[in-house]
Amino acid sequence: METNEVVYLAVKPNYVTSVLKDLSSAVRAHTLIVSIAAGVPTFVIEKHLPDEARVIRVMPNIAAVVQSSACVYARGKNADDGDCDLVTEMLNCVGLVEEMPEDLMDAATGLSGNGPAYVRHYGFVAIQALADGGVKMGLNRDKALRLAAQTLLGAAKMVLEQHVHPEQLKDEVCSTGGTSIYALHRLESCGFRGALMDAVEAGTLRSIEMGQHHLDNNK
Ligand SMILES: NC(=O)C1=CN([C@@H]2O[C@H](COP(=O)(O)OP(=O)(O)OC[C@H]3O[C@@H](n4cnc5c(N)ncnc54)[C@H](OP(=O)(O)O)[C@@H]3O)[C@@H](O)[C@H]2O)C=CC1
Ligand SMILES: O=C(O)[C@@H]1CCC=N1
Repeated sequence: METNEVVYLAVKPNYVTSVLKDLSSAVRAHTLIVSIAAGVPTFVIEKHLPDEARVIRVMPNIAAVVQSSACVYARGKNADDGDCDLVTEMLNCVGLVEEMPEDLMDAATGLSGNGPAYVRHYGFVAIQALADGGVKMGLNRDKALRLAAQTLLGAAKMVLEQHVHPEQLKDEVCSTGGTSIYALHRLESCGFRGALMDAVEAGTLRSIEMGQHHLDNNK
């Protein structure tokens, strides 16, 4: 079916139900609803709309503002390939986009949706902390910040564009007995990897919990 009307649902998840109640009477078969609300399953959105409503649930991330978002989406029961193409085209303008089954949306939320916040605590703070390390070791602040940000960007680009496995990248950087392996040893001792894994797990579980809350309230 041709879509000629797209409604973006971008309110906080706890407002979704009440907004849908107001919106429902305006939704037609040609209306595509695109929701970015975290933890709100398509099923819940569809429940508040006319039967024929076409719904796509997106989990973008904030790097859309610099055209570097990592977006995933899942289609609702009536959304067709044309709807998905439209959403893909739209999201492609702000970064990478992939369709996935709805039951994986929580995991994607825990990883890429929330990721920039870890990046705030890790990437933005990782950037910040790397820069602080540079400052401690004698670089000036501006230079250290630029080097730190470019370093993360470069590593991400190598993974995405050259399909270099992070393990290979790590091995290539770590010369035998060299500086990187000493630094890496310190990161491992601090539980850096485990902390990031814990963060993704906690974000995913919270997204599932939010979805469950919506299901319970919409029984
Ligand atoms: N922040 C992020 O990185 C990400 C957020 N999301 C999702 O995006 C959604 C928005 O989050 P976020 O941008 O952080 O939140 P914000 O609070 O920044 O934005 C919410 C927006 O909803 C508007 N709003 C509130 N009530 C209504 C209403 N009744 N009708 C119309 N608009 C309304 C607000 O307008 P006003 O300010 O005028 O009240 C505001 O512009 C959430 O569902 C979140 O889960 C998804 C992925 C990443
Ligand atoms: O914290 C949140 O709920 C939103 C959803 C994904 C990222 N931020």
